[in-house]
Amino acid sequence: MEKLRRSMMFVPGNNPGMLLNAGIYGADTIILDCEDAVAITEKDSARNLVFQAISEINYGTEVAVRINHISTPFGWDDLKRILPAKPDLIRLPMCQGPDEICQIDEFISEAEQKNKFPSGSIKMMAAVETPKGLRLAYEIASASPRMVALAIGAEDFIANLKTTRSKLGRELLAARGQLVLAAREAGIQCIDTVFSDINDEEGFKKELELIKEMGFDGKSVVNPRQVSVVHEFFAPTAKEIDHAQRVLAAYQEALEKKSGVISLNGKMIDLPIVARAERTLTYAKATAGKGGK
Ligand SMILES: CC(C)(COP(=O)(O)OP(=O)(O)OC[C@H]1O[C@@H](n2cnc3c(N)ncnc32)[C@H](O)[C@@H]1OP(=O)(O)O)[C@@H](O)C(=O)NCCC(=O)NCCSC(=O)C[C@@](O)(CC(=O)O)C(=O)O
Ligand SMILES: [Mg+2]
Repeated sequence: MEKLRRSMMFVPGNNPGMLLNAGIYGADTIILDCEDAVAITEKDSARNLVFQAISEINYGTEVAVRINHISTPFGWDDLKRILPAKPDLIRLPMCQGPDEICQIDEFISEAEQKNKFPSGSIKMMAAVETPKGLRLAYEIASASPRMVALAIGAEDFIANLKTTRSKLGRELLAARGQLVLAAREAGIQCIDTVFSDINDEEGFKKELELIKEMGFDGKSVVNPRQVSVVHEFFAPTAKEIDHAQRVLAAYQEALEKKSGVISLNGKMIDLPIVARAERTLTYAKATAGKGGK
């Protein structure tokens, strides 16, 4: 089973209190942010705080750093300062194409060598937040073996579309669908964007229902209260687990009888359904007891 990334929680890199406690909420990944959660005047101190946090705190979970884009005056400095602390994952925002991934990949390789870290141990993911990034999503996803996920950054994406974000999310349907397809083609995970209204639990759940149906592996979140809600949604229900067990039992029985046709309660079961049932049970096992605080 691949690494669970149901919830990826942003933590502002310039907030010492939040950095200190970020590990206690049960997020699958915490993203220490040097980009948009940090004002321009705070970039240097955030970078230093993030370095210190990774070096000194045992978060007990995957630690990512969202750097500033490498075309800004901050991106390369973020990497130079932070890589020696050995984050698990670098998240690149506003990714515009595979060249950026290759450049950062090379830079990380040099840092791994210099610091005697195992080669390939620092992973990468990229957020697609522009129409160009979306058009090149598959190329971005497959530009480096370090790439473990694509993400969509809706606030920036929608600003680039020149529209506004709605509760139903119709404006994002095409982009979300294309991003999942690109990630699946490249064989990596796909993470949905943040839901900024932390007090609108009903709206948040509706969005979770949609993204789970669309095939996303997880969601970026901005607040600890959102973590357990995400985990609840991504956990298979008792009904789904029961159905998966019945499918596998029917499949086993058919194999023993050397029967080519399998059915369960009058419904034909074919191999993709068997594969889905296996995935449900593997996922149920992997998520059991990992609900978040
Ligand atoms: C929203 C709010 C201010 C609310 O604060 P409040 O204090 O009212 O919240 P409460 O619930 O009362 O907090 C209860 C306790 O949890 C602590 N606590 C809260 N949040 C915590 C946290 N994140 N990490 C650790 N600790 C946390 C808090 O300190 C308190 O601790 P304590 O006092 O000890 O009880 C706060 O959450 C927050 O700052 N969020 C992060 C915002 C952020 O990072 N934005 C940038 C990323 S998006 C982006 O860039 C767009 C994007 O790029 C996205 C894409 O690419 O996907 C695109 O384009 O779409
Ligand atoms: Mg953004």
